[in-house]
Amino acid sequence: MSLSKSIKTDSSRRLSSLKTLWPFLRPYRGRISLAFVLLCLGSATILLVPLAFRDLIDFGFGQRQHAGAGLLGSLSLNGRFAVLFGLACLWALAVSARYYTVTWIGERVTADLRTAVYARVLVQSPQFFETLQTGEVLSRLTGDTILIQTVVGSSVSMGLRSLFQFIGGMIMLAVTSLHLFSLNLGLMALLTLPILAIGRKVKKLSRESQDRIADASALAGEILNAVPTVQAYTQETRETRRFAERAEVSFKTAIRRTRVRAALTALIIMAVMGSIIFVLWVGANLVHEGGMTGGQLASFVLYAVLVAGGVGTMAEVWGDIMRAAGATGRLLELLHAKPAIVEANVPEPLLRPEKAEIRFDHVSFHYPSRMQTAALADITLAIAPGESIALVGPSGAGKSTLFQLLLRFYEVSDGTIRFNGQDIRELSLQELRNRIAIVPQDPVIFSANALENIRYGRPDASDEEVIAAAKSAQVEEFIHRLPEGYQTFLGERGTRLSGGQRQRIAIARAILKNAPLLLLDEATSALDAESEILVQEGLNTAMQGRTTLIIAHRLATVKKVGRIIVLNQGRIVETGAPEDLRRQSGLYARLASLQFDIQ
Ligand SMILES: Nc1ncnc2c1ncn2[C@@H]1O[C@H](COP(=O)(O)OP(=O)(O)OP(=O)(O)O)[C@@H](O)[C@H]1O
Repeated sequence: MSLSKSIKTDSSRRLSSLKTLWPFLRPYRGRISLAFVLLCLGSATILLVPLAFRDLIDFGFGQRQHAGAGLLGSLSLNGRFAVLFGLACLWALAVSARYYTVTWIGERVTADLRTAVYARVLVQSPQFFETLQTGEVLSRLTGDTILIQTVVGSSVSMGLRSLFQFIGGMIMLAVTSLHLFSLNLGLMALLTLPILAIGRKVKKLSRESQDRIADASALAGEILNAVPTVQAYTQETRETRRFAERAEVSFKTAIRRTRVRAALTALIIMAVMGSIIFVLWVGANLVHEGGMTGGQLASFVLYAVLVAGGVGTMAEVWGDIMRAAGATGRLLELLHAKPAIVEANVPEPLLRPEKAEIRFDHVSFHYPSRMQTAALADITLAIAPGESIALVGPSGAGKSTLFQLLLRFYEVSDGTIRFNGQDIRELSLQELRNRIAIVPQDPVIFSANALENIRYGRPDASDEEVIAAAKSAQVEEFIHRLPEGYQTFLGERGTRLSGGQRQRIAIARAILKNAPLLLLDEATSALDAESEILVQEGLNTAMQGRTTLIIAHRLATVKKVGRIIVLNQGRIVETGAPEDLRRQSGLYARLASLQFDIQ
């Protein structure tokens, strides 16, 4: 009892998530109504066909003395065939128009839904992607939306058509012969129970089989991304065996499902054919005794076939609808995900936007996934407009975290960060981030050509501006060696470039953005000594008149900055000019002597 109740609430809860699709359907109300009208027209036509057949048999080439009776009145044999053909044409037109309209709605709604979910995902902060893998987002955007498309773009209309066919067919069966109808109903009830039980088993096995296939694909996905490592460790045979094992399990599960399904098919065919033959047998006897006409029996059988077809389709559609309800639930989770960073209701405009003066006032921060340890603790730091400072310190000291907070990817746990004196929480995210250009540790290259990759820094920049930025970042040096110069396609994630070349593209992008605050996160770490000197020249030009924060492990690269901030375990431990810090016997002096004395 409680089990059936919980199943019911579960499915009704899942079904109710379908309601939330309505905002996406609403704009297309007109087309939905049109599809419904076409659906009714098609169903009505198909229900008329058995009647036309009845008349054809009874009055067309049956007893001629009855000519003038029946649905089609006094039509000649040819006339009756013409009407039948007309019905067929009407049906065909209604079906094709409905198919087009409904598929259109399905495709449209899916495209809208995908775009809405994508837009929502793009505004989420990095924290969101720590818990949800991008692969999962992609599968929701593709797999789940396809399920919804199937339901909106075909299943619902198929289901409704079958429902009409079922109800109309049942009524017509009862009208045609109450006696045969009751016999048929009893038989159907008797056979439905075992079929339902086996159907449930098939469903369970299907799900299991899907899961096993997903297991195998997950393994393949991981390994295909790591082919060079697999080959370097000569693990091809082992990996093939691991995949083969999973493929074998999925094969066995699929075969188990197929066996049950084969048995189910046999049972259904026997049940359907058995009842038709049984009804025909009883009906033939009735015709023989004069209880009904041959035409009536023929139309009865046709209606029975319509009803049976309707039931079959409805069962299938129900499965689709339940799956789509699950998919909608998962998509809505994404659609309603609240960004962890909330913008101010009425953001303040940034004062003096051409300058960048930064202040950290007692800033502390814990990553949400690691609340017990502070990534930054009580950071107080003032950076004047146009000043260049370097952040140094051991790995994990919190240097990159400082950049993340400046970009407001995360919210400070305590304290305030000010940009030109304004709390960054009072500014709009767009305004803030528009004023910051960053060269990250591991630069991202998009699958486009070199020109477009640099232009990402400022999409409205002219070709000349892009090329000027490229020159400053020493991109020119290697770009002319690429087969098509600036037009060379750089491959997905820039796989066709070396690490140093990728960094130079990212530097050019940041130079092009022309923002008052420049953040360099080990921007030249992947360059050889010669290129580094060249790029440094470009960066020096870019840093002119800009506030610049540089994270550097190689202290030689930041010898010329005005001030060095030494971080250790989330705290500022030393501050000062490089030469002053070397004279003190602190962390910087230790790091410097390790690096410089070795060189
Ligand atoms: N997303 C995250 N979730 C939880 N902890 C994090 C996250 N990112 C970084 N940390 C932790 O925060 C601390 C500071 O990391 P951060 O990346 O700022 O160090 P860093 O000084 O830039 O190091 P490196 O020089 O190696 O880049 C580290 O202990 C790190 O493990």
